[in-house]
This record gives sequence, structure tokens and C-alpha cells, in this order.
Amino acid sequence: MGMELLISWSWMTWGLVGVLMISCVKKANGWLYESKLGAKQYSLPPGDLGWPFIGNMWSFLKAFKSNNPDSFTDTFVTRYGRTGIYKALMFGRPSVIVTLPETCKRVLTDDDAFKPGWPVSTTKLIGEKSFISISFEEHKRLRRLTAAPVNGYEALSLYLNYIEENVISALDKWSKMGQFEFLTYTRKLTFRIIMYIFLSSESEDVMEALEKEYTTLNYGVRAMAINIPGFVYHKALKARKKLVGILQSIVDERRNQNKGPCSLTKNNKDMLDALLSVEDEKGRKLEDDEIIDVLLMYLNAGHESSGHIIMWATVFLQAHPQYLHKAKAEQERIVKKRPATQKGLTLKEVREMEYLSNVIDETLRIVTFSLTVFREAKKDVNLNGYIIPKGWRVLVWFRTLHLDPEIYPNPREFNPSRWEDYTPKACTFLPFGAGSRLCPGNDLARLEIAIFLHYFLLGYELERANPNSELMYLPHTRPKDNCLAKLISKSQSPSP
Ligand code: HEM
Repeated sequence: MGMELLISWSWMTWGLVGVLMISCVKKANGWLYESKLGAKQYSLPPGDLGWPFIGNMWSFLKAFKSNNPDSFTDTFVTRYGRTGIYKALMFGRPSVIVTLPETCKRVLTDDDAFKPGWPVSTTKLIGEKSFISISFEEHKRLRRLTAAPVNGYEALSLYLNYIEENVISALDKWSKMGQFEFLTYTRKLTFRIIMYIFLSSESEDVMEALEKEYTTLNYGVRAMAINIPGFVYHKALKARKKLVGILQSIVDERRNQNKGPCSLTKNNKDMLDALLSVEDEKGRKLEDDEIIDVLLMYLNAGHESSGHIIMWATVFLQAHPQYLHKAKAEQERIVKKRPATQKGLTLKEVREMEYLSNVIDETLRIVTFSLTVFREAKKDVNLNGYIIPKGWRVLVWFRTLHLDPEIYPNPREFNPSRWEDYTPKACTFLPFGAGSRLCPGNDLARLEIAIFLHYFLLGYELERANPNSELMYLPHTRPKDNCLAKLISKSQSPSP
């Protein structure tokens, strides 16, 4: 009996020591990052900085590799309430996650208080001279130069025919291919379009090579930054190196071309020409590494996102016949009232596609291609009564905003009709961000998606091989099988 007591006492002691040690380890990040803030630490948002070194990354990755990624932010809401602002340690730095409209808006629009704050690992992949890491002034200048040619009525009219021709021929080709990875091909299509706008290039070999490297690069963007052979991040860094090499040879070739006699006769100047010729107020031109990082960023941002959204919108429509019929009827109406002499779509018609626009909004909301964007506090900032200390990172968590049941009833249900006669309240719908970093390609993306859906609805059906394929959420939400499917032309008989 005495012996048993002794054993159970020593177990209890060890148990207690264990609990004590765990709670000390759990508090380590608090001591490391919060104690030094003095009295300000008591005004930090609720939350916890997780485990030493990894912080909250383990819970983040665990949730995003499960079938319930939102369990990550749900845990904060359950533990700390619906404050819409939580502290955490993400990607190696003390951070604040914001999830409600007002808090997101403030972070995105207050340039005096916040600047880009992407993890170093992301900057190394996207480029130290890309928009995510250059100075405020340089960003403003390069943004002015590069955003105008991809936005607005005039620019879009310029690309409409090119997009249309490519959509028509892609759909035709895919419908003769049997089973194929639909997502892989929508990404190829949008890549071709962005390549045309930026580089006027259509060389299949160059495009194939670039596209392949971008796929590898993007897997590294949200992965743990472990630069050891075999790890995703290491492969992504290698892919960046190859991308830079290919883009450098394109820049070299263009510089040579522009020196030659052909430059005088060339009238279709693309974005590369604009970047090569731009000068700042002191007459300084951009260096090759600056041009390459801007190109690398645009070519990436300009195809991954629209490729994914085209795939999802098609999949959602095909899975919901009631919305598909409504969207199709609208397209038929548009074609019917067209003058007989008109060939193909006009920008005016695209602007009349009200229901299709709802379909696109609903897809952008449910999928939320950009799960989060990163900022850094330039000074101590007071947000809703909480302090965000200078140097802390802020993550604007769009995904939670777009799936908030208080803003969107039944948020996981695909229902484009929810947008009928509905104007979203300020900052409740931010698929393209907001403020000075609002996506410059938003009009172009919408145009590409609308043109694709127009031709799909009028002539095709998608038959998925695995309609219940599991989803992957990182780096972006997609079916694990890349949406293996057959595209059936309605003028052909369906496959057996
Ligand atoms: C459905 C398609 C798209 C989605 C959902 C999307 C989403 C976004 C979001 C949320 C941002 C804001 C990033 C931030 O606040 O830090 C952004 C920025 C950006 N997007 Fe898009 N985008 C799309 C298409 C495009 C296209 C087609 C282009 C190319 C023309 C493009 C080029 C860019 C660039 C260059 C930035 C950085 C802007 C800056 O920092 O000033 N995007 N995009």
C-alpha cells in the first residue's frame, strides 16, 4: 500500500512538472515578444503566440491540410470572441490577424500606418524588386506605368478579341482531348493571355517552360521556408532561378531588337517595351533585375488567379443546373439581340452580363483565391482599441471575411442569386483587395472569366471524373485531381 502511494505520488509529481514545463514553453513567445512592450502588452489584441519558433504555423498548416481550413480562425473566435482582431505568431513573426470589414479596411487603406509585410521567404520567391518590397514612391511610379495598360475600357477593348479567339480555340481543342486536367489547361490559357499582354510572346516552348516553373514556384509561397534539397521551398527557389534566367534572355533579346532597324516599324508596344523605356524624374531607367522582378510578379499574379477562378466558376455552374440555366439564358439573350453583321462579343455586351457577373462574384467570394495579404505596422497603431506594435505583421484574412455567416447567410452555399439587387456593405467583399494595392488586373480578370463562361455556357458541358475529389487549400483552393474532366461539345454526341 505504502509502495503504491509512493509510485502514484511520484507520477503526480512528474505529471505536474510536465504540465509546468509545457505551460512555460507555451509562454516563451509571450515573454520573448510581449514583455518587452511594457504597458502596451496589456492592450494587444486577444490571442496567443503559440509554440516557440513555429508559433501558430503548426495549427495553420494542420487546418489547411485538413478538410476544414477555417478551423484555424474559428479557434480564435471560439476562444476569444468575435473581436475580428487576434494576435498570433505567423511565418516567424509576431502578427495580428484581422477578419472583420472595418479592421480589414483600415489596414488596407491606411498607408501612413501600414506597409507591405510579406514574409522574407515570399519576397525571395516573388522578387526583392517586385511590388511587394520596393519603396512607397517606386511602387507608386511603377504601378502607374503598369496598371493603366491592363485596366479601363480602352485597354480591355484591345485585348478582347485576342482573349475571345483563344477561348474559342481552347474550348474546341479541349473537347477533342478526352479526359484532361481542366485546371491545368485553364491556367495555360490565362498564361497565354498575360504573356501576350506583357511580352507579345506566343512561343509555345517558352510558354511551356515558364508555366512549369511557375507551378513549382507557387507551391513554395505558403510552404515552410526550409531551404534544404527535397523540400517544397527549396524547389520553389530553384524554379525562381530558372524563371529569372528565361526572362533575362527575353529582356536581352528585346533590347537587341530595339537597337535594330525593326524597332522603328514596330507599332504594337507591349508592357516589356514600356518597362524598358520608362525613366524617373532624374532620367534613370530601370535595371534588368527590376524589370525582371516586375514581369515575374505580373506574369504570376496575372494567370494563376484567373485560371483558378475560371475553373471554379465552370465547376460550380455545372454542379448547379438552376443557376447554369439562368446564366445561359442571359447569354442567349445577348447573342439573339446582336446585329447580324456583328461577329463575336463586344465590351458593351460583356458589361450587360449582369447575372454572369453575379456568378463571378459568388465564385470569387467562395473560393477567395487570395486567402490573406500581409502588411507591417510602420508605427504603433490603435485598431478598435487594441495596439498593433510597430514592426508587427498584419494579416488581412479575406477568407474568413468572405465566409462570415453574419455577412453571407449559408456562406458555403454557392448561390449567385444572393447578389441580385444586393450591394455589399463597405469592405465586406474584397476579392481584389483595396486601397493603393488594389489588384490592377481586376477588370482584365473579370473580362477573361466572362468571355470564357460565355462560350462555355453556349456550347459545352463539363463532365468531371471525380466530382467529389478532395480539395487542397494551399497555396490555393483546388481539387486534388486538378479537376480531371471531359469537355463535351453540345454539337457532338456525349461520350459513352
Ligand atoms: C481572379 C483574379 C484575381 C484575383 C482574385 C486577384 C487578387 C488580388 C489581390 C487580393 C491583390 C491585393 C494584394 C495586396 O493587397 O497586397 C492583388 C494584387 C495584384 N494583382 Fe491581382 N488578382 C487577380 C487577377 C490579376 C491579374 C489578371 C493581374 C495581371 C494583370 C493581377 C496582377 C496583380 C498585381 C501586379 C498585384 C499587386 C498590386 C500592388 O501591389 O500594387 N491580378 N490581386
